[in-house]
Amino acid sequence: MSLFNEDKRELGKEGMNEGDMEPSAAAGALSSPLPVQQSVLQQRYVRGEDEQPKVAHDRFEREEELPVIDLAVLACGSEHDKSNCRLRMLRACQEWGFFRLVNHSLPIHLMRQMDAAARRFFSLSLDEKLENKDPEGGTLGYCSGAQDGYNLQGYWQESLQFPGEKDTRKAFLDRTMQHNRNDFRDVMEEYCENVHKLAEKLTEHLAVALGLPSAHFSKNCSPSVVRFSFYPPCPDPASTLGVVPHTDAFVVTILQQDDVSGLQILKDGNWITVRTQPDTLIVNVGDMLQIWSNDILSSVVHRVVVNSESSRLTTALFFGPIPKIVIQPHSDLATAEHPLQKFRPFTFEEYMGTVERAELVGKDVLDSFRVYHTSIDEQVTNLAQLTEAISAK
Ligand SMILES: O=C(O)CCC(=O)C(=O)O
Ligand SMILES: [Fe+2]
Repeated sequence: MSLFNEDKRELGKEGMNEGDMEPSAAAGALSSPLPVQQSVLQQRYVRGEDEQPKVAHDRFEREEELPVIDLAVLACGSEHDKSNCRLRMLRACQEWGFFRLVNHSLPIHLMRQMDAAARRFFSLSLDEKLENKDPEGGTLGYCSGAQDGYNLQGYWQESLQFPGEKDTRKAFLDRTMQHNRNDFRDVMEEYCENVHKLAEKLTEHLAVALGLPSAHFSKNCSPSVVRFSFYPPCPDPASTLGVVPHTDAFVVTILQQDDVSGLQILKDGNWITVRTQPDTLIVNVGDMLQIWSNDILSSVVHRVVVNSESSRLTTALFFGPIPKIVIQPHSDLATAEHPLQKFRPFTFEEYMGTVERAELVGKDVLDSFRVYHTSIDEQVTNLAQLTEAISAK
């Protein structure tokens, strides 16, 4: 176990060649990472004092563990077991915003193949990786925390992002990835199709658990983005982050981790490190599901810490609403104790625009869409209730 107050160590040659992220001396709009060894963390990666992680990637001090959901129970358990399992999933999404999925039906060989293809991509030379930048200047394709003007600038990570929608993804793959297109083509299609089905299933179970028609969420959703994140070994992990505290904007995220931990969830004010467990998946609630569920389910703040010994690779499929859909809480989920939450009407596309412009921090984006003011009528009602309560005393 490593605590963050140990001496910073020099990294050996191994694991620190192509993945290293030293910015080019002539930092321009596209200042690029260079494949050189970095033994001291560059200033651009150093987070502010209050953001620097105090809990190391392999510190699992608290007894609390992520709730586990067994999809086999939902596939072939008795009605009673299914209903209990759905309720456990619902509770996990309320209390943790996260759960671990076992027996998820995503073929293990596909998970391994996907991991291997991404690993080969990140081991390409920097020039080869940079050939896969988004032709339209967005965040698709290859990006790294060393690039200026990218909203993950200064994060200790590299990423490779593909559109979630099948035809757009195929077209993107054909325009980019000339070095290892075949590595990705078949396996990615099969992988995405399976994870898409899984995401649909999970949102259907959640809708039923909430008392809504099963297709209530899934009929308005599709895979939004597929993202591979690579976190190289870091000379000073206590001063930086792979991803700063944020929530995911979408409906659900399905994450595959390798055998190196780094994902941490903020629970009751403490950072809980998610253990790695082979062949399992991590699922979390996104902002859109929190809003749709009238704040019953919660998109919980999480971050990624890095370490000095090993690189880490994750694959995430973000399942989100169709871009033009107007997002509003479902009025059937309002009760006397839990009234309808107010958000100004917005489309998912508009929400994503705000996320992309903002530095990802906590729940600021979600809260910026809330309407806090009350109407005159509501104020009069509140005042009448207050007066009644006071005079009853
Ligand atoms: O790589 C991880 O463990 C999680 C990354 C993440 O939270 C994200 O990309 O939204
Ligand atoms: Fe995330």
